[in-house]
Amino acid sequence: MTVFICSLFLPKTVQFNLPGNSRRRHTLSKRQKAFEPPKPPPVVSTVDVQPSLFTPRPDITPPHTPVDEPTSPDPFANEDGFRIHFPHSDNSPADKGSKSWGGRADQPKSRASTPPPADIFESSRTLQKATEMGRRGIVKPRSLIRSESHDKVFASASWRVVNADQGNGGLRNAAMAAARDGKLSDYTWVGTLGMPTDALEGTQQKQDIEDTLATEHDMLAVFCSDKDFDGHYSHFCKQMLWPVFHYQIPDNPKSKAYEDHSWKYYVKVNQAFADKIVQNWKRGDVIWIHDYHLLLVPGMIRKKLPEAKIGFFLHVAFPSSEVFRCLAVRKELLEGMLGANLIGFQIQEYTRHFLLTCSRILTVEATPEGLQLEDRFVEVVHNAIGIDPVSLNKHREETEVKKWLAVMQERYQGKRLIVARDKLDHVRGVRQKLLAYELFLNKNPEWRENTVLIQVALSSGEPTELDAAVSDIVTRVNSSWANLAYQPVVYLKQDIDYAQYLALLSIADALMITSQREGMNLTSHEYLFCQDGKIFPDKKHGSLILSEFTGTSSLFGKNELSVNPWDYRQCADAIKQALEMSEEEKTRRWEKLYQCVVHQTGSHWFTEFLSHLDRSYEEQHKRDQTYVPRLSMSSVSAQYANAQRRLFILDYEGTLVSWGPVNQIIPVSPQRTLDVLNDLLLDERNTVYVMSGRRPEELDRVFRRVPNLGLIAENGCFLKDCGKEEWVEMADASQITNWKESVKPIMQYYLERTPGTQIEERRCSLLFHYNNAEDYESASRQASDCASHVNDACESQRVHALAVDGAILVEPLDWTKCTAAQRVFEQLGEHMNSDQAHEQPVDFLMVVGDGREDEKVFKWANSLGSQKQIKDVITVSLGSRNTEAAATLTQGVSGVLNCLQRLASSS
Ligand SMILES: O=P(O)(O)OC[C@H]1O[C@H](O[C@H]2O[C@H](CO)[C@@H](O)[C@H](O)[C@H]2O)[C@H](O)[C@@H](O)[C@@H]1O
Repeated sequence: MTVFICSLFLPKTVQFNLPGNSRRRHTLSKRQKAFEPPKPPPVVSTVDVQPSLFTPRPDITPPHTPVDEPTSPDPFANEDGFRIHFPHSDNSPADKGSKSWGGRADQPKSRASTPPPADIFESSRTLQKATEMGRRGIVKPRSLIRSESHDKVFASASWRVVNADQGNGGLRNAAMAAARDGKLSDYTWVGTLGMPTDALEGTQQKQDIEDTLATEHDMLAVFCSDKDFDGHYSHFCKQMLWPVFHYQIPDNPKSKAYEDHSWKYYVKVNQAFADKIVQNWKRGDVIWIHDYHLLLVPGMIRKKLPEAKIGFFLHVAFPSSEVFRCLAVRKELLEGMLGANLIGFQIQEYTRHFLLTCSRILTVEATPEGLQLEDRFVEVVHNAIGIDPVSLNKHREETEVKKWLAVMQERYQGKRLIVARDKLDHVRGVRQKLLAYELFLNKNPEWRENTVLIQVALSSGEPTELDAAVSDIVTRVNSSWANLAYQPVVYLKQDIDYAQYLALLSIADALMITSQREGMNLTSHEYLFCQDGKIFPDKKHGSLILSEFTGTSSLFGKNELSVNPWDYRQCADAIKQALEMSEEEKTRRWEKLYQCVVHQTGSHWFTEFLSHLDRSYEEQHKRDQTYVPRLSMSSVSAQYANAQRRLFILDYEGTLVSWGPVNQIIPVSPQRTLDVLNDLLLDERNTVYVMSGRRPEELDRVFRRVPNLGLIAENGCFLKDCGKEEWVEMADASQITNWKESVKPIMQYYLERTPGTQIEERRCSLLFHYNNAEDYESASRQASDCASHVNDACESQRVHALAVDGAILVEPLDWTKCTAAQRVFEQLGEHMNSDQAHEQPVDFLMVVGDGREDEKVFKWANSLGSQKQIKDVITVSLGSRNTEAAATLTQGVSGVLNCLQRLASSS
């Protein structure tokens, strides 16, 4: 059994040995090995230990990563000297420092030429000005003109597999930790190489790379064209999904964000992943798909492999439904995710948002455990990722870390250090942090000259206005308070290596995270771990200032200094509090935080999700694979013959008669149905109830020729007992009146905007019919919005809006067919006299139905059977859908009527 771990980027990529890069050591491709004499193994081989959220590079001395900088001019620079640069591709994970996709000198250049929205480029004047001021600015990416020399170089260059500097470090570490802990044995990564690959198309080189990754690294490389990847990642992911998932709806008037120009690339890349997995999947394998880049993959796989065990985990935040619904392709994205058996989020808030979003946008039934689809249940859980303390512990013992600790100790003698390392994009709130720090220094002169903020900012390719704004604040603070011996802000607009990072976390007095939104924040976990004083006893138990908008914050129980990053005053006060806090309080807070970090580890997260996936798959498949036998007429006839008090609860439409249009009153039932019911009722040992969503008066009309028939109307809100003239209203009338008052104006609003729709008022329910609308497509969208609106606005009133055929039905949650059936059963017990006290009120119960509403009745009836409250319980579902019923009938309405007729005739 293989676990496929699918994320956009593989943990490995390849690095080419190009002219001018001869100082690097290389692993030769298999083909090259055949022609060249063997060489000693490279000193710097693939680093197999993944120590932290980013990879240590033993061959690199801080602060730069020399392998990324060519020693000779870049042979593939465009004529004007610009290296191809993708402003919106992310350089690396927030917790790793890396070069952007298509931006490395030792990898092929992209041929993508899809133009990103105009507003992300600076005008040439702005660019010129930025250049004059020494800033780089954002340059329009230029696609590489097809060049044979470019292709040839890459087709023949030697290459080696190296750790990728893109991708989700937290996920990688968690997988490696789970494997190390013996909880994950056979696994295969599925992902892209994180570099343009058009130049390799059709070459043996590409095949060799693919083979090497597969055979030596258990990695399946997904290849897509540079154009598709660029459209997918730099555009749809980074300009649409990333901002929206972090509550930043693109609203620049010039933005093309709302046009779906990049959607097709998103679909293509997702399809390439799905195809790769489908090709390699074997029965019993597990597929685990990660993050917002691959939302469609579960649904795409499910189409091809209905039996597959598929998990999906979203690493980033999931926004409120009000934000998510702004996405034009909201339905497609949700439906894609729902291909999974289990969907995981970091924290409960995101789970709640997702459930509500699905219920509003897809009008599916949401329960606290997940989503009930027509044919499947999708479980939805929250389970926060964590770090790997074991490898972190190992790596912080390294000499390099100690060296950096010594350097910093000397450099910042007597200073209090507030540290941070963030991706420089709007979401991470670096600007807000600097403003808060400025305010802190302005308000607290006693802390000037002895407090330093060290901010490491990883380039993200975001608009330069942010770069400029941040640099301006840094300059302002430094020019206000710096002197020859003191600089209040140390701003590194570059990444630092792993040893420096660990030293920084260990020596800090406080870590300050001011993200405006963030799925988790594993930097804060690593910081807390490093603050145990083991490698730097002089400083320990430092404070954590953490934005309340990070997933991490909801785990930490306010033992951190929780801040709203938009409240500068509060953030400034938090800095002061962090620095002035007593040792006792710091220790008390740190101990609690530390416990969270070491208990909720990456390894634990990884294995917990996979075992949950096993459980939920088994649960779902027990039902699917439980063979629901066809109803055995001979055994049901024998049970019927032996019974003295029989109760029949029969669904009406779809069971006793074919479905009719819900917006039309059915004048009469087919004679055959009425005859069968009358025949059953001829035997006084039989009690028969028909249940329906129809109104009481409709059922009265339909069954006026079946005396002694019991009726359940409006899906359980009304009950009319056998032989009675009066209907009993089961539901609370005042509650119904109240919610109707809230729902009617909402329906009216949609009615006025959707020609051809109708509102039908039933006693306990309301329907919005759009079957006869002039424009059916647009009406069904309006209807779905109407349902969302109702579900949202009336959540507290115990009603829900459901999609039924051509209509939206709003009905109470507390009165159902099942509650009515229960009432019928209880009443029969109440009517037993004292002589019958030892007997069962019913010794034969038969429930027949065809819809979702009937499933609850099957379940209740089966439980009476298993508790031996009723001797013989027969539950029968029509068709081949998943069901709680113990038997099926496949010949539809006529099969049901035949069966009932045979029982009646056998009396
Ligand atoms: O920038 P991308 O390549 O699109 O990837 C998105 C981010 O993925 C990772 O962060 C996310 O997962 C982390 C671990 O679950 C979580 O802590 C974080 O909040 C999520 O955003 C990666 O660590 C980031 O660098 C990427 O930017």
